[in-house]
Amino acid sequence: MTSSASNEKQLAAAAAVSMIHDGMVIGLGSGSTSAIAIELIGERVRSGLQIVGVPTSAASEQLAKRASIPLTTLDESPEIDITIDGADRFNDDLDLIKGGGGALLREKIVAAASKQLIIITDSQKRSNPLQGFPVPVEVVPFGLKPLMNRFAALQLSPRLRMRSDDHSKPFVTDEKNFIVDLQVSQIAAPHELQSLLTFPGIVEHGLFLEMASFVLMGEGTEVQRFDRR
Ligand SMILES: O=C[C@H](O)[C@H](O)[C@H](O)COP(=O)(O)O
Repeated sequence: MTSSASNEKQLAAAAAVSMIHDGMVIGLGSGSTSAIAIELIGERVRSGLQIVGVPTSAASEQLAKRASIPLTTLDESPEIDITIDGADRFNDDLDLIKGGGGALLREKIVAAASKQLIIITDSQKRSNPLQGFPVPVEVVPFGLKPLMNRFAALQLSPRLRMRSDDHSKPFVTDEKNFIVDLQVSQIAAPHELQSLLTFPGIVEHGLFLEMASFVLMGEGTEVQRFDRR
């Protein structure tokens, strides 16, 4: 990651974290941009901010605990005020590709339970049309082979995601599933692609359509806000 991308993530995260108030239930996203937000929320908590957080991954749960953020669960707090999360790509309709880190299932559950979903990114994530990043699909391991065949028949160029530390083993999600990355070069019609991803064995996919409330994108030394058109 370039230092400008990392500065842009910091700016976007800080802008989102400034929107949090006492008494809120906060969804804590996953990935490197969300990690910055979690750190900043932790600083505010240690200065007296009264909130509780719902982490979207085991990794974010660890970060939040280290940052002294009090945690809750969807069982205890089924309605979330604001979720702050990153994205791998977004377009100007605020369609998102998420799941580069494999956290898409819990992220989507938390996003759907949130009054507001604030997406924080650097300027490399904006893309019209959506392109430049595969669409992750979380699948039940039992159904992998027939699903791979179906995806291939639909020309979706599926690739089973492997662990980054051991390329001979599949990556396993927090919910013990596999991720298949669809190497689609360009997504001109995100809803059409979404409608194809309904086969048995698919648990969830990384297209987040009509979910984001707004995007805060760091660009240079500024933060740009994108609202849904
Ligand atoms: O599974 C990972 C999440 O969807 C992340 O929010 C997404 O991959 C963006 O991550 P980063 O902020 O590291 O670019």
